[in-house]
Amino acid sequence: MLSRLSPLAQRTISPRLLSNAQRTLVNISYPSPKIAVLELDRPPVNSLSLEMSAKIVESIKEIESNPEVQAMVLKSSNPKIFSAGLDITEMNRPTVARLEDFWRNIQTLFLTLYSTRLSTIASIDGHSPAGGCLLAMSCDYRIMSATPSYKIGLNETKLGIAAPYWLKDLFVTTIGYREAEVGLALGKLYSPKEALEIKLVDELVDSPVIDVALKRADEWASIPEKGRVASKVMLRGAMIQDLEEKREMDVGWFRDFIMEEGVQKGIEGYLKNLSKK
Ligand SMILES: CCCCCCCCCCCC/C=C/CC(=O)SCCNC(=O)CCNC(=O)[C@H](O)C(C)(C)COP(=O)(O)OP(=O)(O)OC[C@H]1O[C@@H](n2cnc3c(N)ncnc32)[C@H](O)[C@@H]1OP(=O)(O)O
Repeated sequence: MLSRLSPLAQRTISPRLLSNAQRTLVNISYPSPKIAVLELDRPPVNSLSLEMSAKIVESIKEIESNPEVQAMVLKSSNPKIFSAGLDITEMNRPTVARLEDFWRNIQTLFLTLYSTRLSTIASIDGHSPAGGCLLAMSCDYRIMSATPSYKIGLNETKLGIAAPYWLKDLFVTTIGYREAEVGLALGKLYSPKEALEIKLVDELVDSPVIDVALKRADEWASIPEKGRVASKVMLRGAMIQDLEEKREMDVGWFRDFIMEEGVQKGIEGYLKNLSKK
């Protein structure tokens, strides 16, 4: 524990050496009274473990609890990765209890971010595959760096798994049925330019993404809250209610799918290739 180190060591230890157990996982700041910035900070790739998802949810609730705050920018502390999506190690030979708990936390993360009264702006300055794309699509507005090497999309089929039905619905809602059908089947990761073309992101920028994200947050924060939130509920309410009603069924699908031996072998192989790179 960090608290067991001497005060000198605590002051001089490099943040890079902190283990994730010692990190806060997310950082919250308030550049102005109406705007919060929620920064994902789980090295090396901001993958979504059970604890990380729970922490993001807790942070959104903390931000929401201040009635003055109207908009939230979601960004990453990593200069080239927004989020690598679900922590794949959570799905690799898990216990059933942990796996089910992990999935309930992922559902809660989606439901909380997608339904928050806050206007949410994703500042995507880096790769954003799978669960990273889920985070971005759950926001109200997406701004991505134009850096051509970055990728965003739902690549689940490449791991031998499928996106859950509600993530498929979110994808269809965002980019339309046909594009989603092809993108999901091929596990397609889009360049920023392609992502803009299919409206997976709303804007590309060459300048620091966060500068533009803060400007957009200012614009969204200036809209009167009541009407803005009522519109959001009208557009998003049905999907939220649907998952609320099917949560335990979805946990069962996820558990049964992930625990299959063939799926486990696929996940194992994918993880080996990732760390061999
Ligand atoms: C009726 C029937 C219904 C059926 C229902 C089925 C329901 C099933 C539901 C299943 C749902 C599953 C949903 C999944 C969504 C996901 O999010 S899955 C995760 C997908 N993510 C990825 O594939 C990303 C993988 N990572 C990368 O591509 C790269 O890491 C990167 C481009 C993000 C960054 O590249 P780079 O900077 O070169 O870093 P690396 O060297 O690759 O990685 C550093 C380090 O991190 C580890 N790592 C990377 N990603 C993850 C991850 N997602 N989880 C855990 N760990 C990760 C990587 O292994 C490296 O580790 P080492 O340093 O080698 O130890």
